[in-house]
Amino acid sequence: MGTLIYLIGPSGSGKDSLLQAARPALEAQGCHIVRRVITRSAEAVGEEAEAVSPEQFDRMEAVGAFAMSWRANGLAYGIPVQINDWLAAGHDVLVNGSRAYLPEARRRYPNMLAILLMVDPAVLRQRLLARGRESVAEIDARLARNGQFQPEGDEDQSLHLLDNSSHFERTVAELLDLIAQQRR
Ligand SMILES: Nc1ncnc2c1ncn2[C@@H]1O[C@H](COP(=O)(O)OP(=O)(O)O)[C@@H](O)[C@H]1O
Ligand SMILES: O=P(O)(O)OC[C@H]1O[C@H](OP(=O)(O)OP(=O)(O)O)[C@H](O)[C@@H]1O
Repeated sequence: MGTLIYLIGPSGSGKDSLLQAARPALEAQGCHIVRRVITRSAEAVGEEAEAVSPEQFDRMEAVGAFAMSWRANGLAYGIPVQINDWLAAGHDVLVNGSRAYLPEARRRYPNMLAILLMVDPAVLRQRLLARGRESVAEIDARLARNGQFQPEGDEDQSLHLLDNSSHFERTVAELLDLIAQQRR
C-alpha cells in the first residue's frame, strides 16, 4: 500500500503553492498529486481543480465518485475515488485536505501522514489579500474559521507541523524531507 499524505492548514497558508512546487520531485517518485473536484467556478484563480456545479457534485457523491468529500467555505470538495487504486498499487497520494475533516480522513486512512501547514496570523491575512481570489468579507470569514482549530494545543503527536511563515523554498524542502522520512 502507498501512503496518503494529507496536507492541511488555514486558507492562504500555502497548501496549493507547496503542492505545485513539490510536484516534479514527488511525481518523479511515483507520488500522485490529487486534482480535487470543487464547486468553484473554473475561472477562479488558484489550483487546477475540476469545477462542477453543486448539482453535479451531489450526483457524483451519490454514485460513489469520491473517496472523501466535505463542505466548507460555502463550497463542496471531493477527492476522486481513483486514489484508492493508486494507493493499492503502492503509490503515495498527496491531497489538499480539510482540518475539519481530519478525524474522518484518519478513520478512512489510519496510516496516513497528516501535515499541518502553519503561518503567522499577521502574515496570513496579507497573503490572502494579495492572492486576490476572495472578497475581503470572504477572507475575514476564512480567518474567523481558524478560531475553531488550535494547532499549538494539539496533543496529536501524529500531526506533523510545518511552518510556512517565511522562506517558501525551505518549506518545500521540509515537505519533501517529511515524505522521504515516512518512506524509510
Ligand atoms: N512562503 C511564502 N512566502 C510568501 N508568499 C507565500 C508563501 N507561501 C505561499 N505564498 C503565497 O500566499 C498565497 C496563498 O497561498 P496558496 O498556496 O494559495 O494557499 P492555500 O492553498 O493554503 O490557500 C499565494 O498568493 C502564494 O503565492
Ligand atoms: O477545514 P479547513 O481546514 O478550514 O479546510 C476547508 C477547505 O478550505 C481549503 O480549501 P480551498 O482550496 O478552498 O481554500 P484555500 O485555498 O483558501 O485554502 C481546504 O483545502 C479545504 O478544502
